[in-house]
Order: sequence, then C-alpha cells, then structure tokens
Amino acid sequence: MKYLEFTFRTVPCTEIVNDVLSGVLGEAGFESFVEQTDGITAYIQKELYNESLLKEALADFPLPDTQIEYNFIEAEDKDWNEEWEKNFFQPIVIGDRCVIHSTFHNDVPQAEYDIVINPQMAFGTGHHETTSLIIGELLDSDLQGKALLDMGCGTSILAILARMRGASPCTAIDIDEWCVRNSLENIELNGVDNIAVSQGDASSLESKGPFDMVIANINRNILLADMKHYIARMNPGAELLMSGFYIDDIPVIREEAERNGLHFVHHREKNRWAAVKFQK
Ligand SMILES: C[S@@+](CC[C@H](N)C(=O)[O-])C[C@H]1O[C@@H](n2cnc3c(N)ncnc32)[C@H](O)[C@@H]1O
Repeated sequence: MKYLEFTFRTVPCTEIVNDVLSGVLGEAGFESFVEQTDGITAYIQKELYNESLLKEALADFPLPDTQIEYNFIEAEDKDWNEEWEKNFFQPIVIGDRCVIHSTFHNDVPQAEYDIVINPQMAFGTGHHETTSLIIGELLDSDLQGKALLDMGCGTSILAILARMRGASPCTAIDIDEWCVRNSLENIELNGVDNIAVSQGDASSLESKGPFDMVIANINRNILLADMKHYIARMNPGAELLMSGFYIDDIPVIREEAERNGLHFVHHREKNRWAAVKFQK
C-alpha cells in the first residue's frame, strides 16, 4: 500500500489546535498522527487522497483564527509493524483492568483482560481517547449474554473486549474492507468466538440483531445520520454507546437520540473527546 506523508504547520501551534486538526484529518481519511513542534505529520493512503476534500475540510476548520499550511511527499515503503512499534503503538493499560498490545511487544503488563491487536492501518489500539472512553464504559457495564453490535469496528478491539466480558452474540461491522480483514485477524489472535464480522454501513443492519447494546465510535456527522437505523435494531431497554465527537457536540447528538426515543444516561470525556450512553 502506498502512503503520502503530509507535514501540517499550524499557527498557533497549540495542543488544542493539533488535536482538532487530527480530528478533522481523521474524518478526511488521514491516520497515524505524530505531533511535531510546529504542527503535525499525518499519513493517508495514496488512493484515498482527494485534494479538494482536504481543502474543504481545512476551509471549515472549527478554530477560525488558525493558519494551516501543508506539503506532502510520497512516503517510502516501510515495514508498518516496525513503524508502529517505534513510534505509535506501545502497550497501554486502560482502567487498570485491560491491557492492549501487539504481537511484536515482549514486555507486556499483566491485566485482567489481555487484548492482542495487530492494527496494520486500521483504527483501534486503545490509544485514542474515544476508544479508551468506550473501553472504560465496557469495563463498567454488565455485558453477560447481551447481543452486541460494534458499528465502525476498526480493529474490532471493542467487540473483542465485549466478547471477553461475556457479550454474545457479537456483530462487528465496518464500511472499510481493510478493517474487516484486520478484524478477522485480531479475533483469531485473541482466540474469541461468536463475533460475526461484515463489511457495510447502517443500510446493512436490516437483517441483523436485535441488539441489547450498540457501540458506535465513528464521527459526529455519520452518527447523526445513522443513529436512527441503529436504534431501530435495538431491543427495549437496550443501550447505545457513541463516541467519535467532541464534548461541544453532545447537545446535538443528544437531541437526535432523544428525538428517536432514547433517554440520556451519562457521558464521559477525555481531552475534550466525549462518549455518551443512551438507553431505549
Ligand atoms: C474512529 S474509528 C473506530 C474504530 C474502533 N471501533 C475504535 O473504537 O477504536 C471509526 C471506524 O468507523 C468506520 N466507518 C466510517 N464510516 C462508517 C459508516 N458509515 N458505517 C460503518 N463504519 C464506518 C471507519 O472505517 C473506522 O474504522
């Protein structure tokens, strides 16, 4: 797979600006963000890069006084596992109870739940705030025997943890074929059963479920457009756990969820990212 390596220079170069920029770029297909002293570096698959989409996303940048300049080069072919090991993916412990690491890590802390992820370029190692917020929710929830949907599963990290915590049956769906392949690999690595993985979006849900819990860590606009389809496949009393947006977006997400008959339960936040739990 060929990648483009982008250097974004931001003025002012603050943590918030770079965090918001990573979110905006993530929605435009960029991945693997590395903070620099004057901005960030990010990568995108060559075939996914669309210059007008990037320009549009930057024109709508939510912090209007920010100046953003960028240039890019074709990234040299790399051993991505080695890159991850060196730069991005160190073992991480979440909530003192769940450790996430990869096959190439030797020195792994002990924890009640030990999850092995070979992320390649799929999203979901536990390092992003949104994944870790949902992991916190899953660790605090009774999942025994619950039919669970992980929508936008990425690496399937959330479905794997839910299954380890007794959720059954589990369904993991992602729009991206690469994530589906990576999910199957991770499910096998962790030796868990009863997780059905498929490629699709909300339109593929009609024949699936009903579910007792739906998790969707995607982004604000997709959740606003698609949550009604998730809710339609939820049993009475079922819970919907959503993330992938900032705390400022909670009111609009809550309004749409309540319009579709859900009750707000609570939210969690980390570095301005939010995860919100609703009940049907
Ligand atoms: C932020 S990542 C979350 C990955 C993982 N669930 C986690 O929590 O770390 C969002 C995922 O949603 C997928 N996605 C984007 N749009 C989607 C859609 N309309 N329906 C289903 N999946 C979608 C992306 O391919 C990506 O893998």
